[in-house]
Amino acid sequence: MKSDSTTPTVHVAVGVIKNEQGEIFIAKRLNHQHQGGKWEFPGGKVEQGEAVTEALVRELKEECNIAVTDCAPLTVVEHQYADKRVLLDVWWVLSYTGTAQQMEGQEYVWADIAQLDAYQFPDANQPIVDCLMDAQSN
Ligand SMILES: Nc1nc2c([nH]c(=O)n2[C@H]2C[C@H](O)[C@@H](COP(=O)(O)OP(=O)(O)OP(=O)(O)O)O2)c(=O)[nH]1
Ligand SMILES: [Mg+2]
Repeated sequence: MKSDSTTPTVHVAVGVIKNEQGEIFIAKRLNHQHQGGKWEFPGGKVEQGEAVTEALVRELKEECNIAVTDCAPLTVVEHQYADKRVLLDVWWVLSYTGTAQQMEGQEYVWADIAQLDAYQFPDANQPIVDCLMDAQSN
């Protein structure tokens, strides 16, 4: 369905996980998903009555099998796609237990921050990628 200014916004909790080498965990969205075939930071929709950090913890457990123990806000991006409007609530994952993997069959990589722009992300992610790359180069 086409979206317009009256389309409800989908609130999405998104986690940026960095390893000791300074690389970021990204996964390729499955072809059948919205924005399929593009790379993403793990996360998913905030459910009704759920706090965004609860959604972050739940989604990263489901998708990456990690238990997030500390996080901090990174940025918020609102974006209107042709078919959907999203509010990406992006968090730094400061600490977690477990080994990050991908539980839903998506391809994943630990990407060098300086190389993040080599991956094709959904349009809404551009400010997030810019923000991460700027922080890295300063
Ligand atoms: N997780 C994630 N979603 C993103 C990113 N960029 C972006 O535009 N999105 C969009 C795609 C989707 O429309 C929405 C997130 O939905 P999702 O499919 O991950 O939601 P979910 O994990 O709850 O999965 P489901 O219940 O729909 O199966 O946000 C991103 O970097 N990470
Ligand atoms: Mg998801």
